[in-house]
Amino acid sequence: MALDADSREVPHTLDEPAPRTLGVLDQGAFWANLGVSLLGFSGAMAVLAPSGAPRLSFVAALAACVVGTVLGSVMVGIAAVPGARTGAPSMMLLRGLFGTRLSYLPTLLNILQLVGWGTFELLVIAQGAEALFGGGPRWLYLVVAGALTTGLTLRPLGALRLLRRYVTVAVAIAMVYFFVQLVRHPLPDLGTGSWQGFWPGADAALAVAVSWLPVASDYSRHSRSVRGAFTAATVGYSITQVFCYVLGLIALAMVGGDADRAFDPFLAVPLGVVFFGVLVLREVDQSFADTYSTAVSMQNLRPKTDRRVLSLCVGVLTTLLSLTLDITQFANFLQLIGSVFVPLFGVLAVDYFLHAGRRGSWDLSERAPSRWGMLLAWIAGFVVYQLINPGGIAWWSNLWTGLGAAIGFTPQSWMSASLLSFLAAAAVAGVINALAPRRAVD
Ligand SMILES: Nc1ncnc2[nH]cnc12
Repeated sequence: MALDADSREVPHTLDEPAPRTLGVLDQGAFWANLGVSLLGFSGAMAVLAPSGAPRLSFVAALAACVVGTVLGSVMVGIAAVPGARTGAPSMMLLRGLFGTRLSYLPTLLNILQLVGWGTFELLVIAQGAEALFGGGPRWLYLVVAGALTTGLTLRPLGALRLLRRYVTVAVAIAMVYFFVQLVRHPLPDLGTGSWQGFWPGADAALAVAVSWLPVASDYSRHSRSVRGAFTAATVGYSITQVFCYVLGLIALAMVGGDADRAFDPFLAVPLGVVFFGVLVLREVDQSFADTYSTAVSMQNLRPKTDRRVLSLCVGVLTTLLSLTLDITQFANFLQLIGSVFVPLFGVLAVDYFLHAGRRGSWDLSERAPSRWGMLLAWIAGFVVYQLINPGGIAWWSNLWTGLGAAIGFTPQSWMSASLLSFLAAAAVAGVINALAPRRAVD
């Protein structure tokens, strides 16, 4: 009986109920793995030296990592709750928030960003493999990573169990080993530098955590308990992302802040190649999550389509894209699409926990009526985000800076785009829900 429950898989279409087989450890292991990323080692630079602010001291950067990561992880934990309660995946839940037709807009954006992330991750794995083997046939690394990723998506709950049983322990050992090895080298003066860029630094760490918001319920829908889903995402992800950034900060200090050489200190320690190999291999959990969640998101548009067919198509697509594009150039574009989901989940949190969701009037059927008020709240939060942090695409950024100047708004260094857009969207959703006649909103 236990074996039977343990081997159950996600049904092939969205019409069938989700099995509730994941315990807090299964989910904790999954989120802990997502918190570790090869991108995190060089990404620590965005916390240490946020653009437009003086470089942070080591202690300030560490504090920014902890604060940003914990805040972001709590938001991801909150986003995991509706999935655990209803058994519905993230994009299908948006039918309750916006109505079915309007939910197609964020669904399409999510598909776009996840295909982008999935492609990006395959390139990161290939880059890691090149560092590991001192070069080699990049196309082969990409094809192997793509095939491994796609294979895992065919049995997603099996993949999560694999992570819990084997991968998490190996990753934990590798991380502790690297920490012990790296701190044996002389560290920089911990207090030299500024605290002025603390909030932009914390925002950089927060942005990485909240980039997982739109997939949280794709996994928590299989949770045995709501509390388990929240705890696993919040605690599991926080611990490892902070640990990953700490290693990144130390490694960056050792290479004079050159993010392009962030992997070098790991490979230079005794047995570094072996343990770095573990980290490269485990990066596949990220491409797995991106590919599988793309397929599940597509099912919000085509509920009766077999998720395995969709996963296979997405796996082939991301592999082909990684072989033909230099997607690292699209990092700013990915950040821009990702930013739309932060205010969206502010609206979702308020509506689900305080208004329509609380009353049990969220309609997840294919005929759920449009809720324009919630769309308006989302747009308001999006505007707040862009006014504070319009990102790195020149024409887009100029547009928003010009708009800010026209209304007399100047972003301040203490302003967190993620946090304030989340709160603004939540506040507008709360006001609209409170003011509008119930039927007009629901
Ligand atoms: N692969 C990834 N890395 C970081 N954040 C993400 N959000 C969605 N996919 C991601």
